[in-house]
Amino acid sequence: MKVFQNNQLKLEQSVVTIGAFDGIHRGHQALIKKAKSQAELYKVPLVVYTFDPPPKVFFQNQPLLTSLPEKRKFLEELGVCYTVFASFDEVYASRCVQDFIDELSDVNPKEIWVGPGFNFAKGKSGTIADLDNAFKAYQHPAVTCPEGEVISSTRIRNLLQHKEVEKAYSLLGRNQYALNHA
Ligand SMILES: Cc1cc2nc3c(=O)[nH]c(=O)nc-3n(C[C@H](O)[C@H](O)[C@H](O)COP(=O)(O)O)c2cc1C
Ligand SMILES: Nc1ncnc2c1ncn2[C@@H]1O[C@H](COP(=O)(O)OP(=O)(O)OP(=O)(O)O)[C@@H](O)[C@H]1O
Repeated sequence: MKVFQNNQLKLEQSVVTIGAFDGIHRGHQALIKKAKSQAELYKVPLVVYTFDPPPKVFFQNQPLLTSLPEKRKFLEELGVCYTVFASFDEVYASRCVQDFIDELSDVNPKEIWVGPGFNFAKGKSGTIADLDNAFKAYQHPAVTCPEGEVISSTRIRNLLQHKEVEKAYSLLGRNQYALNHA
């Protein structure tokens, strides 16, 4: 897997998936695998576009689930070709919808895959519809746990905070968290 900062990667074609991806939990894994299968179908590289730190860690001081080296390792294991780690700070977060779309144009996405309710750009003003106007954007269905609740990084952070470690592992789909945060 090759790693870039934002505005560095240029590709003739790609399939792209975007998000904070803190934890690379079962929802993230399903989304990345779907994007990977589409990339294989078109015989183009898969690009994961993610943020360092995750916006909720930056804005809301939430605890980080996955360090940068762990995230890299998990993405590599999922067969990702390229990852963009955009340095997320006040300046980056003030970019407008069109700036972000212009940057994505550098990798010529055949398809963009995100999860339900994905948003981006200053004040979270960009929507899946904006991505779909510029490219072809698809929404992966929400992955839930067996009880029906949607899996999210926020939920896993809450479970860990309440020492519900086994449940957190089941939503993460692995227990490496224990090895790295013991
Ligand atoms: C250019 C850009 C600017 C953003 N600015 C903000 C912001 O001002 N406030 C905010 O809470 N999130 C901001 N975000 C984060 C997004 O709203 C969102 O959390 C991020 O794209 C990850 O999506 P996900 O949480 O569905 O993975 C920004 C994202 C991008 C790409
Ligand atoms: N349960 C899920 N099923 C399918 N897609 C998901 C799921 N959770 C997140 N995604 C998608 O994965 C990408 C990364 O999401 P993000 O990192 O915001 O996840 P999150 O778990 O909702 O995080 P947080 O709880 O911190 O907001 C986004 O495109 C998002 O829409």
